[in-house]
Amino acid sequence: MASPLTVKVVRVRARPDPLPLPRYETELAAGMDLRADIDGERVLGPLERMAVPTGLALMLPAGYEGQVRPRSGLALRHGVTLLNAPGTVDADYRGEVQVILINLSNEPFTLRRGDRVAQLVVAPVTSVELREVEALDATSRGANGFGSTGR
Ligand SMILES: O=c1ccn([C@H]2C[C@H](O)[C@@H](COP(=O)(O)OP(=O)(O)OP(=O)(O)O)O2)c(=O)[nH]1
Repeated sequence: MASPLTVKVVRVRARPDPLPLPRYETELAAGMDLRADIDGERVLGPLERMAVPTGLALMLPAGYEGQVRPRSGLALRHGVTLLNAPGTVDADYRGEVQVILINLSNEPFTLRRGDRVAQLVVAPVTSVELREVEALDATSRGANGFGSTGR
């Protein structure tokens, strides 16, 4: 396997009890879990949303993005997911990575310090340049979409 890409990371606030850095939990895992860097605990009521701090800022290499994705277990067990999934972390972003959690269940959900709330997948980005033209090449689909093939 190719050697992993190095991504610099800083902790944005000093803590007496720092959380472990995200890591791949299995050999071929695509995502590293992000933890809630909150004090104590916080209850998210039904349909309540919150930007959960991770305590981390990243320096992704040019040509890559960070995708902040939901964790399936949290979604299935508690109805808690990400409102903006997948969140996009730009390579030039130097602020704290945050996780926009929403509780879609009808029960309150208690979030505790260090809980794994999302996963970060680092992926290559294709950069394009838009060129305005008069017309586009024809295709058999044309402008049909939104379920057109099922009709
Ligand atoms: O789930 C997310 C999504 C984004 N971000 C950070 C990194 C990203 O680079 C920045 C901006 O995100 P985005 O482009 O999605 O937000 P926007 O609302 O379009 O804001 P901006 O105008 O700053 O681009 O916020 C996160 O920490 N978590």
